Amino acid sequence: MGQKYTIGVDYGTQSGRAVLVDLSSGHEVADHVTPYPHHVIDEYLPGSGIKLAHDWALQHPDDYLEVLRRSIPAVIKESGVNPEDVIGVGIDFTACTMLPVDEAGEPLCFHKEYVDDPHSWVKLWKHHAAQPEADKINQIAAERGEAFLPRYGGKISSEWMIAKIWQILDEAPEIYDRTDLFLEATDWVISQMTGKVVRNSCTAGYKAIWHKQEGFPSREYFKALDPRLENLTDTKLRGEVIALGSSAGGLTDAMAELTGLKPGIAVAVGNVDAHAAVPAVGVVTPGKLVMAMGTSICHMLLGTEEKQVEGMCGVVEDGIIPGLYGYEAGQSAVGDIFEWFVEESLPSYVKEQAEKEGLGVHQWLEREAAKYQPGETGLLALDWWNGNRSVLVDTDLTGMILGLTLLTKPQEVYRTLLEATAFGTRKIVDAFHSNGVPVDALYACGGLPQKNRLLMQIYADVTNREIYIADSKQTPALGAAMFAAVAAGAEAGGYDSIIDAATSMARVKEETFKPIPANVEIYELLYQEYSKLHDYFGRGENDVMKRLKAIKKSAE
Ligand SMILES: Nc1ncnc2c1ncn2[C@@H]1O[C@H](COP(=O)(O)OP(=O)(O)O)[C@@H](O)[C@H]1O
Ligand SMILES: O=C(CO)[C@@H](O)[C@@H](O)COP(=O)(O)O
Repeated sequence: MGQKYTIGVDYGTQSGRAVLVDLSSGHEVADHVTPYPHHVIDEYLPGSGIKLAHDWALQHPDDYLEVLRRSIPAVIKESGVNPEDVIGVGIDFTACTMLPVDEAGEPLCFHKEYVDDPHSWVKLWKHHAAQPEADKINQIAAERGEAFLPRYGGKISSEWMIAKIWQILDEAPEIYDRTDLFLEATDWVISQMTGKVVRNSCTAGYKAIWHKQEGFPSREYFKALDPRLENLTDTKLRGEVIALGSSAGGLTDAMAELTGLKPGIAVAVGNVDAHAAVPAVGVVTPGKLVMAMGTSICHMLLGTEEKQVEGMCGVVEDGIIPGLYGYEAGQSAVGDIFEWFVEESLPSYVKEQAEKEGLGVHQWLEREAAKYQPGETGLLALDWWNGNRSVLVDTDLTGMILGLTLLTKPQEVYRTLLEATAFGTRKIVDAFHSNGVPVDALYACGGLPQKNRLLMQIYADVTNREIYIADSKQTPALGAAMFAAVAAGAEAGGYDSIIDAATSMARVKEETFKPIPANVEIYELLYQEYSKLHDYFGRGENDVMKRLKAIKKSAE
């Protein structure tokens, strides 16, 4: 049959990238990144310049199509592969990144009359302005003893679909009324590629409270939230929910022309970035926690049973790998915290020094921070710069650094921030491990493991577990390409199952990060201190963070 290929497109927070993959080996033959022309929209709405409120984060839907227009032709050209041999295409996306569309599937922000209303735009996963709605969703679910709540670690996040929809209804009822469907961006892009709307089981399960056996929560529950939401799931959330690895349809002629691909090739149903990464590092069995480490971290784990774990984002049957329960947890900011430190609070002499030595600022800070032993800085931080996703599930929580003195150096603070995010991950590892979902080893992918060795050693020491690193430049995109191969099927030159695809196509590096016993011991002590701060500020004993936020909001 000759060599066959698929293309995976990974939609991240700031850019989208396409990877053309050889199906026999998983080799990434060519890749291309398209930065989103409109970036993350979190201050002013494009065009009108309307100021967005605190905690908002939007995107422009055309930026997603721009990725297809630019990156797919670029990888075909760079690879020199004949488009006839590309048998499928798949995508993965940040989530819950959602948008309202009309009957024709057109985003409402493309309508002249709605373009100046921020609620007509795409709400990015890290849009955190629906916390009041999320609080009510949780309170009412708890009061009614809703069975779905434990499946989401006891709390539904403000990042997810129902809270975001309810915020639209509360603040822009005319947009809510005009909306024909609320879609995950991943499903919207797939609908643009195939000409029909299908929902994927992964985002439906993790982000929209859909269950394989039980479907959505009851109409009575939605009515108890707000009578106007009673029919939401039959109307604006309607649609067929399709399992991962299925084909969502064939590529339309128009999309084929736009991308240079062959019309009719299999388009895999949409997927989430972190979830797509799991088979791409070869993880198809329980016990291995996959961390997609970038601006945030998503923690993914497989299990054979549905267990209740405090503060996890969710457990979904077939949510990552068919036949297993997929668990997800996460930290809303990791790389973003390091970026904040470098961009917003670093003394200029560090930048000058790094430049003089021909190093990037992160590299300079990493080198200097590595000169300290665990505990030597005397500092400890809570990593809640963008709230706490797991295990506290509260976007109102904020960061803190304890132990600063007049002698504290920037590299010490940098090291402390790396450590704080490792402690956040340790909380998640402990939550799973102590609730019957074992975590024996860690697997890391995403941008951070390639960029910062100190960070990875700290994670190994803090969690006392060996870390395997993805041997792929674009792991989620490789995963998306693998799902595309499954959607295309073995007969077309793809695979029958994602497990078969993983066996042939997934890779990790030979070198791993192993815990260093002396460091493990000291970090254990620091972790106990971290846990005390975590519980004191995070579990309501002292809600000063919430009070400060309320004062800030009223002062704005
Ligand atoms: N050397 C470094 N050490 C630690 N963090 C870094 C380094 N270089 C970049 N970062 C952070 O990595 C994040 C980007 O990660 P990446 O995986 O490339 O992106 P994304 O999460 O959007 O897919 C940014 O938040 C940036 O601050
Ligand atoms: O929340 C999820 C997945 O559930 C992610 O899409 C979100 O954290 C964004 O991930 P990135 O940090 O942009 O890779």
